[in-house]
Amino acid sequence: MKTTGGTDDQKRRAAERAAELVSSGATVGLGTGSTAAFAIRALGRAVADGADVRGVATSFASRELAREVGIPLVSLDEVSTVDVAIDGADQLDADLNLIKGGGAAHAREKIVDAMADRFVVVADPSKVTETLDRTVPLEVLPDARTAVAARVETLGGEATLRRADRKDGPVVTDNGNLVLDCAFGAVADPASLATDLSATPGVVEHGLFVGVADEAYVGTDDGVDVRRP
Ligand SMILES: O=C[C@H](O)[C@H](O)[C@H](O)COP(=O)(O)O
Repeated sequence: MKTTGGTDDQKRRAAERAAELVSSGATVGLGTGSTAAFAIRALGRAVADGADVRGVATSFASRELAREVGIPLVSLDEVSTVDVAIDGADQLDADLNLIKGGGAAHAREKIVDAMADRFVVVADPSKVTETLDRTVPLEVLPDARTAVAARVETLGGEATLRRADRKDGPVVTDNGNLVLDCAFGAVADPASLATDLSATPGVVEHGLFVGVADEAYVGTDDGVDVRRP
């Protein structure tokens, strides 16, 4: 699993605090990544202690982990509401605009996170920034990658096809698509860029989450910093 600049203790603190928000009877969005994994493990322990929760996985990886720790699952197409979603981020700003998709899971994550009554981002301090400036992942239909890359260039960005680590060729998402990591430099207006990317034919989903998160739990060395937009 991809690792990041924060410590495991910081991630765990944030994720375990967020998992405490889940009450028995809840449907929970299970995010993807190393930070969300701590929340999934905490929920697994709650289930073992008798909590009645069901999870909606945002990726193959989160589904596998949920199965391993014993969280009953329901598939995304079976639910119309999610009570709480707990998910990580690659970067977040003070307004809780996010860049997600470091694990190429952002398309399903956005569906689950956006449908949640309460979406809590869990992160370590290395993810917090004044201005979003990491590459923005785009999940694209394979045949559209050249056209989308050209459109990204007209928007002032540079698109790079994400390559797989232990396979020749590109990363293929859980949905069978490709990922373009797009460098735009500092994103001065995330909402406007999000609108432009959403309007680009061939883009299945982009990794800018604007106005989706309700709260962020940022784990520190001795506690959890709770942030709201
Ligand atoms: O596609 C992956 C997700 O958006 C992750 O939630 C994001 O990359 C953060 O992952 P991590 O907690 O491992 O830094």
